[in-house]
Amino acid sequence: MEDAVITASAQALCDTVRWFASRGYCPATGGNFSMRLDNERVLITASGVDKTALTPADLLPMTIHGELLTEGKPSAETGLHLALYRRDPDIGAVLHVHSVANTLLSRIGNPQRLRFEGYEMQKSIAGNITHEAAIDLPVLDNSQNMETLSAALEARFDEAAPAFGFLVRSHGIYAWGADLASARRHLEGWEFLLACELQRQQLENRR
Ligand SMILES: CSCCC(=O)C(=O)COP(=O)(O)O
Ligand SMILES: [Zn+2]
Repeated sequence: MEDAVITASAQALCDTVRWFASRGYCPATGGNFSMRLDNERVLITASGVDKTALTPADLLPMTIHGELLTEGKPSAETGLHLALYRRDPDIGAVLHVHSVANTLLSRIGNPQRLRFEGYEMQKSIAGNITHEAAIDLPVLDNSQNMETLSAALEARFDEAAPAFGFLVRSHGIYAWGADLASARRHLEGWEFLLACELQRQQLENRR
């Protein structure tokens, strides 16, 4: 792939990361982001960097098999990103953020999945054409071991695929798409739906 294409990809990914970070989705350096360059290579955020000030220098090229192609320390959650790229060659970008809604809703009551029904914004998730349907967002237990998390994802990938994402309990959300724009749309859509559900539950419990 030409250097110019990699440069353009890195700039587009930086713009997306900063967009989410500027809206509070990456508190205290939380979150990580990647995009596919070709069949074998991705760009992924370095570990522990302030996402509001991300620059292309904070994006590290590596192979989907885990070989780092430059100096630097890739995200602590690299293993999960790479597992997704290996699992589905149609995945073009993977975005992970922390929000109050995704953190709390994945832990209250220890759910295995969250169900969304009746929301117009369900149509932001590809393949959904009406609010008169239900979409499930799987919840995986958190682990600091990326092999454990990747194995849990593999076991439930068929459930996560139509949602283009999943939650990690008490931690955050992963969302993906065929390209960066669709991954961003899915992540924005899920975060809107999660914020609605959290507020709905708060309002209903006050009555
Ligand atoms: C400070 S947030 C805890 C780590 C985390 O969950 C995350 O998303 C950021 O990790 P990274 O190594 O990608 O910076
Ligand atoms: Zn995280």
